[in-house]
Amino acid sequence: MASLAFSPVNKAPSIKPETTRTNRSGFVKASLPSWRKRLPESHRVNVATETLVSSQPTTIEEVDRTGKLAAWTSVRHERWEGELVVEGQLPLWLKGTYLRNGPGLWNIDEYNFRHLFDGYATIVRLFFENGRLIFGHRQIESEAYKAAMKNRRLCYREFSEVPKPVNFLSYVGELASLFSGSSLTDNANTGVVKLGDGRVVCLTETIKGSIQIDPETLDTKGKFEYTDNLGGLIHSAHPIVTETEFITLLPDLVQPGYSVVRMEPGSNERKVIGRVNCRGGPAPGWVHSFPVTEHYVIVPEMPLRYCAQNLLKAEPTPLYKFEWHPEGGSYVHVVCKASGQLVASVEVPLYVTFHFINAYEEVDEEGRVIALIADCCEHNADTTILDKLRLQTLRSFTGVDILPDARVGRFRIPLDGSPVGELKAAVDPDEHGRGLDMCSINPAYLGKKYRYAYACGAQRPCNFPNTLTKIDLVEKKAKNWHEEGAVPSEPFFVARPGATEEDDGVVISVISCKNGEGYALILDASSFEEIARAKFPYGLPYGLHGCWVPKE
Ligand SMILES: CC(=O)/C=C/C=C(C)/C=C/C1=C(C)CCCC1(C)C
Ligand SMILES: CC(/C=C/C=O)=C\C=C\C=O
Ligand SMILES: [Fe+2]
Repeated sequence: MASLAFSPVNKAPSIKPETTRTNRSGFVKASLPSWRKRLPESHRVNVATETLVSSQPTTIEEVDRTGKLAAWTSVRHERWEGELVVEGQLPLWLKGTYLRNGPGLWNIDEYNFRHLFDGYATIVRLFFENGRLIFGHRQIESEAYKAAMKNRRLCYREFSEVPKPVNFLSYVGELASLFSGSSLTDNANTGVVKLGDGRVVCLTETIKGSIQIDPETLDTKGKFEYTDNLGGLIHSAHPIVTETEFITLLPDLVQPGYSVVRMEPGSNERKVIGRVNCRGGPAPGWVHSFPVTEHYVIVPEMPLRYCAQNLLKAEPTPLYKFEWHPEGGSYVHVVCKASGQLVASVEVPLYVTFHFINAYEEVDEEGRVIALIADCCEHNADTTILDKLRLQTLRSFTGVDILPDARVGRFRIPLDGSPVGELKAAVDPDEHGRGLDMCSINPAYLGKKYRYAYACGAQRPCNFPNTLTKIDLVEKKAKNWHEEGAVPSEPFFVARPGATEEDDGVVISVISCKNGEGYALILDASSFEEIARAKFPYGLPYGLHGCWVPKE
């Protein structure tokens, strides 16, 4: 690919003239929100052309000198918006907005966060229309972010970071607030979903960290409040969201188990579909994601379990808020969506996963459902992956291969009352370099028999997934995309309107480069070859999960 000249042209249809102004270099400056206007100048996060953080590299030369990848370096500015120069050709049918959320700010002044999951949420927007691409990013104005910016210190408990008590009284107060949930973060840095009614919500694992945003301006509209009385403090970071429903799991730390809940479009009220009691331990297994089939919700009970003692600790443990309990076993439970009944609960080999890929029903010749198949990015039951996501480890790649192996873990859950299920690799892991995470599928195949999964894989040696991989689960082969030194984020599949083939569409990924630069990459999903790329004004930090908001 030839190198690109970057030319910001601010023609973004989303930019409201009254809230933005353009400076000489074409960057869009935002007017300050009221909570920031109250801050002394020295306490404000700088916008657009000014640097956001002092302890991170801020120029490409500095990035080169320090050797820090854009992926693990805090976002350079609080916000930016403008049109990108596209190299290659964007399909004219590609009309809509790709939103991608992730933890983009990992420090408060000189204080550096430890873990990838700690960073304050940065939402990225790629708006495609008529072969053109408008790009923007912005910080989500959670209470945790605003308080940190105002007080210049950590004020809420993040994934691994805990605010330092200033004295004994505040320590006691801190413990009390942990139980009430008031000290937990609302930093919605994990994903973003478009509800069936069009509302766009950023999410994390704390329930209070559900924040509605405007998908055009990226404005934080406010808390997404659940109006039911279900209580609880945490939920799965990955609800299943379709045009007709929102299904999620609420882990119950008091009576170990999970509630399966459903919310309709237009409503803020979750209703309980069913409940599963844990079988293997004193606390529920971590449930970052879960899969569904057409008729069932699959509830994973991993041996990596929430741990009350670790929740109380000020310093992170190697497993953070969790504990590994292989002695209690690993389980997968199945709840019928229509009746809420538990229809299967099987013991399976030990497993560790963040992300389920998809699931479907296996039928016999008479069309009876005899088993469920559920696929996930499985880390060979090795919990060390969690600690490999420490920023220090990610930033200090020495050329030694340290990424633990992962595979497409395929569960087979029989529905005939058998007490055990199977877990095997669905594809030879060497096909994707024995690295695997951050997956997507064609959403039309959600819960149905499917053939293709897109994910990040590995080209070794590496310390983090560094390829994009398209896995053919029928042929048991993978096609891989790799560029030296690049860290690609979740490959996100967007179907061509009217497509009949499962892989007729594009795959979008945000790439963070070794030299501090970055670009949007668009692959043809069928050939898995590049069709376009568009360079950002500067590289972006690694992000997690996205969603597609089609333009009607
Ligand atoms: C970014 C990502 O994938 C996961 C983020 C998880 C978070 C922010 C979890 C936070 C938690 C607390 C602050 C305390 C309670 C436990 C737990 C849900 C892990
Ligand atoms: C980045 C990640 C999990 C993100 C959760 O949302 C996992 C990476 C695993 C590496 O193989
Ligand atoms: Fe995730």
